[in-house]
Amino acid sequence: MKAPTDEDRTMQLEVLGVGGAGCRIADSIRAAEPAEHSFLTDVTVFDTDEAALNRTVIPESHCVQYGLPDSDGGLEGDLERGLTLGREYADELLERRDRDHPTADAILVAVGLGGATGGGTAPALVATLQQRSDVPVYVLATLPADREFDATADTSGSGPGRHTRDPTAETPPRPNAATNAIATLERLDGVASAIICFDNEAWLHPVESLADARDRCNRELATRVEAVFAAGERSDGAVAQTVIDASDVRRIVGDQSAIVTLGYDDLAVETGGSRFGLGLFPSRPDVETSEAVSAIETVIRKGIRGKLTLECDLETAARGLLVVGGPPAWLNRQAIAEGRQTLESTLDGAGVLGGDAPRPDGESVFAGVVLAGVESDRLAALRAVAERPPEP
Ligand SMILES: Nc1nc2c(ncn2[C@@H]2O[C@H](COP(=O)(O)OP(=O)(O)OP(=O)(O)O)[C@@H](O)[C@H]2O)c(=O)[nH]1
Repeated sequence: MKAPTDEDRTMQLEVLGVGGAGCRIADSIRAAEPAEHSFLTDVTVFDTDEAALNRTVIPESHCVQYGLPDSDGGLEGDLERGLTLGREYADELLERRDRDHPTADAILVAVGLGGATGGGTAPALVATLQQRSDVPVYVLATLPADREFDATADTSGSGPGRHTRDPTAETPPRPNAATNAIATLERLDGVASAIICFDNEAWLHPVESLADARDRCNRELATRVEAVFAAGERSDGAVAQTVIDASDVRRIVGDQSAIVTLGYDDLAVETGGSRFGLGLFPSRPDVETSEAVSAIETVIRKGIRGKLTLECDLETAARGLLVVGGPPAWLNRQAIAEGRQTLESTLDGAGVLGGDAPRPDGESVFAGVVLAGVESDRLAALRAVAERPPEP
């Protein structure tokens, strides 16, 4: 991460991770930051579980253990305890951040909903951040998978069920995960500027434990965060035709606790440049227009229509953002403008912004999509589980 210069208008994001999932996701976002341009001012992680903190590659100076003395193991799903700790420690945790970095344009708090440490601490942490800073505070939240809390889940992997119960001891079942997740979402409503959701249920393969899937899921999530939040004008000579800056992201993602889902697709393209950075071969200047148009159309279509971090009815989205990036020679302006119109018509006329993100060193064309203010059946299903009366 480098300090932004005056010419560098890439949006700058501070990431805070809280609880086991939040820390691992923050770790993945940090790992996904491209060496050639920075978009993170700082990354700090907070957990009651010291052993979990030590398993991240975040420098020790940015890992903060709190709440339980010498704790290995966390709060094991006791949300009331997590909420109490959150209220007690929110101020202190924010004080313990390293302040020796430029002010960010937005703060992203990563958390896994379903547990107690992250889900308990996040509401107080986000509320305190909102009081102390002028920038939006977005929450990046995972939703629990059915196999974590659903005792009737098919455990064989061969039955008609869509899922299997998590078979590993490392991620034991969390019977109250849905209840905890909905309780935390309700507390974040009206507090977080927006809540970007990642539904673990949709991203786990049928016969796969969360422990096996989580690194892959976290990488997928980090790629999408980078595509959207690292757009903007760059200081290395790559100037976007249409710059997406922090206020554009703010306009779309919003400040009313909107539920947000992210789409993404990429396609490897030939660049002709030296892979070893020796600059011996110039970047391929002669990309066929039809090839560039086809690559851009493909990633935009799949970015909109492919798998989202939270499945939803696209027409319910109140706002949308499209970022198309890649090597400059591949960024066909007309195809990008048409993609923006496609997103607009898909969202039934909702407000849409679009821009490009030139990546001179990139080896693929990509589309990052933000859909904000969506309604999702998955959230309704989790709410129904949370409201179900307890079994006698
Ligand atoms: N995508 C993703 N989801 C995770 C990961 N780890 C845990 N989860 C999800 O996040 C939820 C909360 O788990 P943790 O973050 O470990 O829990 P915690 O906040 O530390 O709380 P306690 O363990 O109860 O103290 C789980 O129910 C899972 O659904 C991860 O690395 N990636």
